[in-house]
Parts: sequence; structure tokens; C-alpha cells
Amino acid sequence: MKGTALLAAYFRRNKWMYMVAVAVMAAGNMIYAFYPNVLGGFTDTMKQGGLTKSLVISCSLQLLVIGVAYGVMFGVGQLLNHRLGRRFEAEIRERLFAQFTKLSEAYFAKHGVGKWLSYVLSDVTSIRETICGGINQLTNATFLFITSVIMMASTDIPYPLLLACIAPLLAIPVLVVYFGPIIRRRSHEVQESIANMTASAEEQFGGVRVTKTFVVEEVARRRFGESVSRIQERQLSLVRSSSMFQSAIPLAGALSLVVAITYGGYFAGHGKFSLGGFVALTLYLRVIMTPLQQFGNVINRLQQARASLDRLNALLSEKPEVRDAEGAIELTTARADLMVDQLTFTYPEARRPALEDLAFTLQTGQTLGIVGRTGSGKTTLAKLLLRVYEPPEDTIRIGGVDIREATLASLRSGIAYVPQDGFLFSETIGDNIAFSDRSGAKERVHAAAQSAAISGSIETFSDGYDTRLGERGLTLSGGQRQRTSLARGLYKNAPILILDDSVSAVDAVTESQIIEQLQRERKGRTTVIIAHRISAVKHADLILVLENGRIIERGTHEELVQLGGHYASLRAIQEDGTDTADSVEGGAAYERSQADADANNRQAVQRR
Ligand SMILES: Nc1ncnc2c1ncn2[C@@H]1O[C@H](COP(=O)(O)OP(=O)(O)OP(=O)(O)O)[C@@H](O)[C@H]1O
Repeated sequence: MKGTALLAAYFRRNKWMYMVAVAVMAAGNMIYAFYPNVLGGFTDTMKQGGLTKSLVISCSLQLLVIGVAYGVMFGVGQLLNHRLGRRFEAEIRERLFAQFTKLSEAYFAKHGVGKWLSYVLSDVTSIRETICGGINQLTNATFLFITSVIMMASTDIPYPLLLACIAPLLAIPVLVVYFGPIIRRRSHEVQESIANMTASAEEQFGGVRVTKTFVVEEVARRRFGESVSRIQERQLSLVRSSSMFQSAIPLAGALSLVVAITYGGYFAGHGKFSLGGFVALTLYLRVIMTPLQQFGNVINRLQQARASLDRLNALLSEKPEVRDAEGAIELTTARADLMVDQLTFTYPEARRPALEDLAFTLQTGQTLGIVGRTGSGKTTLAKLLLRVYEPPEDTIRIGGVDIREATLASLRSGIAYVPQDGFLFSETIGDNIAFSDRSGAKERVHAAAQSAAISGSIETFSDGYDTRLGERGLTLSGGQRQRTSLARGLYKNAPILILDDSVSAVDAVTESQIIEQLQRERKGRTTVIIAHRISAVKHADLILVLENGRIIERGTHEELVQLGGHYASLRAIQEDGTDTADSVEGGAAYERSQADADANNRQAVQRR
């Protein structure tokens, strides 16, 4: 679908309102076209020596009526037109946001999020301004031009003279055809560089803490300055071509007036038409200059807006990579057993699989623990369970149903996922916890907070659960943030709970409190715990050890300790401070130190 189809559909839906707006503006312009005629008649009467008081009064009244009628009609037309324009803007922004929520993570991983802001803000505004201004100007121009030409033709101005005067103005369409594509291309480049700047600004603002701690503000400023200069360069190049185009139009108008004065003066001097006719001719040429210039403006702006329209249209037509299959069924997670079979997955841009040939089964109510080095594929498995990325067909079944055959909504509402760095919104802590269901009772929020061992901290805040977080609110420490995010997951009370390294930033005592509480509360419900610490998974019914996307060990805590492999080595380091398996010594020690360093860094950065 072309970008213009987006506009066409909107115009079709609002055609009656647009017709009224155009009709009112057109009527105003037709009335306005009478004014050179009135002045021409006044000149002729005056020349014949008939300047009387009544002529002055009647002529003034006519001009006044023309002015008032034009003003009222044009104003009403404009009002309607601008209302429609604003409605278009609001509708497109809402559609863009809805599309934003539908697109898959893979899309944003590839295109980034920052550009969206630019599209939502500047492209939509540019289109709205074009359609509002375009309809106003196009209506004015068309009707004023047609009416003026008809009025000119109905005076005593000789037709050859009329044609000679209008001929230079016919250069305008040629100029439009020449300059249009250039303006459009340059406008596209400007919008693109604005989008890049927005993306860069978003990243810089997000990473401001890191920038400051590494004292690289100067580098950040320089990088941002480069993107601003690029916009300026491109804008100047756009302004150059549109200025040349805009100035060529008055030039054509000036030529037309030269013809009117020389050729028309000759005709008038030889008595071929009246002095009043000559005055009216020059005035009409001035009057039609405006519509011709407006035609140019509209075409110019349309060229610019088409670049935005094409981009918005491409964005709105983007099909989410992960979506409901045809005839998708509602997943009832009453049976929340999990079956993973021959699961191999490679990220779209990656060269090697993140997961290879994974297979395991978990009965409803059981707990699965997953440990493994960073980058071994633990989060990838969680993302595939949630269909953030699409797993291969029939590799993951929940309650016996291939999750690709289930609706995304039913699948995701049956799973509570708590990521490592749970994002908290700039609202109250209570609302953040009750994110999945704002109508829940306060007691439910408090209970979730208690299970996540965050209620004590919340009670020390001056507004308790009503304490606002974020930009104008309180900043939580890394551990508090993580536990609030955990409380949000527990509050959802879903048949399947996935904790993705969700207690890594809390101390060992708090972690054991949380895990014990979880064991009590999740009895009978399926739980997946991804962790670096053995203490978080040792109670699980099944523990998987991942390495480079493959399961290298599986079993219960006791079985794995008996096995004396990677898991046993990790346990020895974490619990006894010794390592019994020589083969993995380096790796396990590295993993432990990295996990602890990660947690410490996170806390430190959050506190700053
Ligand atoms: N969107 C992505 N595109 C391409 N590769 C990715 C993407 N996300 C993760 N990977 C890669 O997939 C592999 C597994 O990553 P994953 O996040 O699942 O590891 P993890 O075990 O959860 O690590 P950690 O313990 O550090 O959280 C890594 O090599 C990672 O670089």
C-alpha cells in the first residue's frame, strides 16, 4: 500500500465534513474574486467624471461585504479543516502506539526504539500540517484562480492579451515537475537524520549514569553534536532547493506583469479596452499570483509529507513476526505441564544457535531450576516459552498444546515472567506491583510485596505503597527494584512462574527467605527458576545445567552433587568455598566471581 492510501482512507471516512469545509472556503474565495471587478468599475466611473458621494459609499460597502463574507467563510472552513487535521493526528498516533505494542522484540532489536519517537512526533505532525495547510491553500487557490480567470474573461480585456499575460505563469507546472522529486528526496533525508538524532538522544539519556561514571561526557556531547550538524546540513540542502522553487514562482508572476504593462498598455493606449479594464487586469494578475504560489507551496509540502507518509505507512503495515496463527486456540493453563523437545533456536542475526537440541519435561506443580554460565541460553529459553521469539513448531508444549497454536494473549496471561532487570514505571510502587490487574485488593498487593521481601522497605517510605517512582519520584536501589519487580510477578498469580535471575541482586539471607516463601506459595503450581546461585535452585524437582545452549547435566540437587560434574563444582565453590572438580575449576570460579560482580555493579549503579 502506498503512503498516500493512508490519507485517502481518512479522507473517505470524513468526506462529508471535508466537503462542507471545502464548500465554505470555496464560496469565500469566489466572493473575494469580485473585488478587482468592483475597483475596475470604480476607476471607469471616476474617469468619466462621475465621482460622487453615493458611488464612494456603495463601492466601500461592496468592498466591506466582500471582506466580511470572505473572512467569515474562510474562518469557518479553516476551523473545520483544522479539527479534521488534529483528529487525523490523534488517530495515527494511537494506531502507531497500538502497532508498537504488537511488534516483536526482533523488530526493535533490529530497528531500535528511538526512531519510533521521531515518527510518532515529527512525521505525524508534518503530515497534519500538510493536510490542513494543503486543503486550505488548495481550496483557496483553485477557486480563486478559476473565478478570477472567469471574471477576467467576462471583462472587456482582449483575449490575446489575457493569454499573453497568463503564458509566463504556465512555467510553474514545469518547475514543479523538476523540483518536486528533489525536494522529496531531501526531505526524506532530513526526517531520517531527525529520527537518528532522536534515537541517539534516547540512548544517551538512558545511559547518562554510565557516561558520567566513565567521565565521557565530552565524547557523548561530540557524538550528539555530529547528529545535530547532520540534520542542519540536510535541512539547509532542503531549504536551498525549496527556496529556489519558491522564488521561481514570483519570477513567473513578474514576467506576466511586464507583459500586462507593455502589451496591455499598448492596447489601452489605442482605446482597445478601458482604463478600468487595464486596472482590473493588473489587479487580477496580482490576485492569481497568490493561488499559483499556493499551488506551488502545496505541491512542495506534499512532496515533503510523502516521505513521512511512506515511512509511517511502512511502519503501520509491518507484520509482527510473532502473531496468532490462523485458528489459534485459547490455552487453558489449568494443566501447566511443560514439554520441551528437540528445541534448537538461532537468533535472526546470529551465526550459531543460542539453544541446541533441548529436551525436558516438567509436570504441573513441579519446579525447574536452570543454571549455567552467562550467555549459555537461559534467558533465551524463557523468551521462547513466552514466544517473545517464535520457537520452531512442536518443540514446546504446555498442557499438551504446541504453544505456537495458542493465542499469544492466553499463553502470556498464563505465565508470570520476572526478568533480571525488571523495568518499573514512573507511577506508585503499589501500581507497579498491581501491574497485571489494577482492580486487585490492596491486601493482594501487600501479600505479594511480603512474599518478595520488599514490604519492609516500602513501609519505610513516607507514602508507603503510594510512593511514586521514577523521574519525579523515589529511586530504588538495585535490590529493591528487583524485589518490586518480583512482587509484580508474584501478584499476577499465574499458573506458570518464571524467575529469570530475579533474586541475583539481593543478599543471601533475603534470597533464602524469598525462596522458602515461594516454595510454600507455589505448591501445586509450575515454577521455573533461572539462577547463578545454587541456593536458589537446590530445592527444584529438576535442575538443568546449560553450557553453550546445550543441557550438559540434569537431575535433582542431590543427583547432580553425586555426579561430581559442573554443578557439583559450582556448589562446592558457592557453599563451601572449595572446588572439587578440577576440570571446571577455572570456569566455575569465573562464573561465581562474575555473578557477584554483576550484582554488585548493578546495585552500585542503581544507587548512583
Ligand atoms: N537478540 C539477540 N540477538 C542475537 N543474539 C542474542 C540475542 N539475545 C541473546 N543473544 C545471544 O544468545 C546467547 C544466549 O543468551 P542468553 O541471554 O539466553 O544467555 P543467558 O544464559 O541468559 O545469559 P545471562 O546469564 O548473562 O543472563 C548469547 O550468546 C547471546 O549473545
